[in-house]
Amino acid sequence: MAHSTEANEPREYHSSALISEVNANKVEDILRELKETKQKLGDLEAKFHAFNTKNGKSYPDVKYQNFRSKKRILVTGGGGFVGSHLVDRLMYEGHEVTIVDNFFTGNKNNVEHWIGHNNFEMIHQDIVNPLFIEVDEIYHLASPASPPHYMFNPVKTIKTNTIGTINMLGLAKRVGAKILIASTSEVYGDPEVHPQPETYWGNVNPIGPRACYDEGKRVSETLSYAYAKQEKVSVRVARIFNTYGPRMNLQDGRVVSNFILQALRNETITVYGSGKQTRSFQYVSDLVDGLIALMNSNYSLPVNLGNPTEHTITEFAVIIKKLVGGKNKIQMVNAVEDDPQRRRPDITRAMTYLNWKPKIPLKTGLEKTIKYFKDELNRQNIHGFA
Ligand SMILES: O=c1ccn([C@@H]2O[C@H](COP(=O)(O)OP(=O)(O)O[C@H]3OC[C@@H](O)[C@H](O)[C@H]3O)[C@@H](O)[C@H]2O)c(=O)[nH]1
Repeated sequence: MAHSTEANEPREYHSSALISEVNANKVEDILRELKETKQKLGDLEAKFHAFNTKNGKSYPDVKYQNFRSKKRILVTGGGGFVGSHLVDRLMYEGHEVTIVDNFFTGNKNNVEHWIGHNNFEMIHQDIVNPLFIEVDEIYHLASPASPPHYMFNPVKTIKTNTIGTINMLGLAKRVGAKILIASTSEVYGDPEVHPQPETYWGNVNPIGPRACYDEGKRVSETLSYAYAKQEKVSVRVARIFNTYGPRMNLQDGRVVSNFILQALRNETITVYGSGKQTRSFQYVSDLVDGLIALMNSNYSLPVNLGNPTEHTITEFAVIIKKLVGGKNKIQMVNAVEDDPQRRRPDITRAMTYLNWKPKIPLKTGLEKTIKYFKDELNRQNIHGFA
């Protein structure tokens, strides 16, 4: 069929006008949808911001977890040095975290950045008294951990690690929660096997000055496996080796805080005994990784969590002195009773079953810790505490 140009023109014009009208409508639709999506996004952002901001206080960003993946987690001793770092990690992950602490050695400052957050709750209570709440997981960290602190009130240390642990295991049993018990390298006492694997039964003086803690933790472990066997409680046991990092109490009395404070204040660095005794120090973020990996694993026997890099205490004094840059004297003073002479974790179990090993080298960790201590000293000087 022949078409004249005149006849085609208006039809072509007509159809192209139609197409552009349809396109214009489509564009309009898309623009409207875009506007609506932007509005929805804005609303969501505002909600998210409101979630992380309350009463003018803004909080670190936390991940979103839906009701299926969000866990209710109890951290006993959550105001302490290790506990508060663990709380941070669990909060960032978007879980609901409740801490219980009597604040004997813990400090509210360690968790103040979460106070008022919808996912965070703080209970001021001694776990020697039973606690009735609903939780999915319990990290049981409450106990003084520094030798001068745990020796200060040995009966209280024993009560915390026996009655307190029974209360937490009882809670786990009642609500069907998984529970991780913070045990210690001190269960090996003054070890005759080196490095220490979890299969080593230890060399502990049951009536010595450290017994309140090392025997306390041994009973804690025994209780855990009794509840696991008899009551089918799902238990995890972490044997924690020497740990250091920011938020250690300045008055903690352990070697890391003592040496850093002495170095910063230009005082004599006091090495107890010969200084030939050894320790292996892990940075707190490595420990937190290990605790979470252990909780999430299916492994229920005790697991050592520590950094196997071993130093004598004298070497350690020299390392800290150099990093702080002071000209301090290092002096040997009286040895402490029953001081373990050699300590280094065998971490084969943690590597095999948790795929965990420490990442932070001593120098990096110490630099962060020294900075924290410097800032704390300045803060305390400003406020007139020092
Ligand atoms: O000022 C000091 C403090 C401590 N020390 C020595 O440094 C070594 C380490 O002492 P710390 O007090 O830091 O810690 P300890 O290794 O004795 O105990 C620790 O073990 C592991 C954890 O479970 C506990 O946190 C804690 O009990 C000891 O040999 C101690 O005698 C000093 O030489 N000078």
